[in-house]
Amino acid sequence: MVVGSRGADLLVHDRTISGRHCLLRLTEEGVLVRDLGSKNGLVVGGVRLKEALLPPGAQVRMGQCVLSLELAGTPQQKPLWPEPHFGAAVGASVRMRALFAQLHRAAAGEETVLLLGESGTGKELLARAIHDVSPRRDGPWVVFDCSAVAPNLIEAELFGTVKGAFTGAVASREGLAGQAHGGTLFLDEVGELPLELQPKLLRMLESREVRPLGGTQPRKVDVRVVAATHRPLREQVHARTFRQDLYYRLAVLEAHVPPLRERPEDIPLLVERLLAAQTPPRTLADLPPHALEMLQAHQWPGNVRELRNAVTRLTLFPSLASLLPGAEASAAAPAPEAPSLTLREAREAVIQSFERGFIRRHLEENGGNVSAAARRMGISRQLLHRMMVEHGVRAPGGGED
Ligand SMILES: Nc1ncnc2c1ncn2[C@@H]1O[C@H](COP(=O)(O)OP(=O)(O)OP(=O)(O)O)[C@@H](O)[C@H]1O
Repeated sequence: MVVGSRGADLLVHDRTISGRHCLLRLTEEGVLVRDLGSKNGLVVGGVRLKEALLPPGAQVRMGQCVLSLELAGTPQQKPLWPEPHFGAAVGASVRMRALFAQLHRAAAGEETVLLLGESGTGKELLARAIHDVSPRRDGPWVVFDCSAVAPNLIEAELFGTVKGAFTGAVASREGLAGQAHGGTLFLDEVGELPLELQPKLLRMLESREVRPLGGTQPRKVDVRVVAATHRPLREQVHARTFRQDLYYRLAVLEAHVPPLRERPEDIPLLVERLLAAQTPPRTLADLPPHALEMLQAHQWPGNVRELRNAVTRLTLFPSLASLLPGAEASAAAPAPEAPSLTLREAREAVIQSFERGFIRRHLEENGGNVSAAARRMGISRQLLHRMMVEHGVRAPGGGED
């Protein structure tokens, strides 16, 4: 829930409260409160904080107002998934097992599922798991990443084209929605879908029909849609960059994938799984002493994807220093103590290390401005943002997102 003086879920009419002042989220450990870049900030116990986990009864000062947190209602019991895995996703924490149970229930139906969570938390993996246990599991699984295709090509990609729709359209082409007929269409980064295309997706969800580009006749499609985004979609609705009607159509079942820093107890199992997937497979015993503690202490802004990269680095450059932020420079080439690497592993290590250095240098040269750095690198801001998350690189000075 967003608290603020304009366009917020909880409106507080006070001139010391910013339009969108802070976010409150109920978690197992308490209420998470996060400053959304407000002018007067959040003060808890006399200390100004960006983010805090507060127990019931705690008080937060926002400008001249004091917010008291009290939990109401009777506690509800959430069913937990009996296993520490769901499809290819692993997780032993209560949060993940509650999520697995929720997604398993959702999989049985036909409703659209919206997965929300930071980049790298496993949204695509979970979407795939939904498909794999759903009655549509024998049908196609089709992925469309709304952030990876130029906005002017999305419509053709998704809904197809008819012959002669534009110069060069020499034959009709099936869109991804049509290819997913009988199965599941996963719309990744749905928050990036341009406003002008949103009514077309809404139409598809409501009427189960698509109209190919240049065509006049709608075609029936039988697809189940699972969508995901790392954007706070409700805030985009308030900011009018995402249509409210489409949001409600997508969020028939909404699930939050928690960031890895809120479930460090999942790390040992994840590391075990990531090590076992390497060639040759490795085990926790192959890690240097104390590596697991260090991995559990890290905040993981890039979530499981960043953890995966760190585990790869650790096995290629088996020194604890390779886990520390900024370790990439010393890992530019396979270290002498590295086990003998295959060409693929060595090449991957060098590319990863090069990418991290390249991104850092451009961000520094552009004073932490992500858009300017992306322009200089010749890539989209969204792609740079995703690469930063993947490599756990933050813009110096905070930068703009
Ligand atoms: N619970 C998990 N168990 C095992 N592997 C995981 C888990 N969560 C994420 N991963 C791995 O982490 C990587 C990132 O996951 P995924 O692509 O599903 O994240 P995402 O949330 O969809 O990211 P993005 O928002 O950037 O698209 C993948 O390699 C995936 O296999």
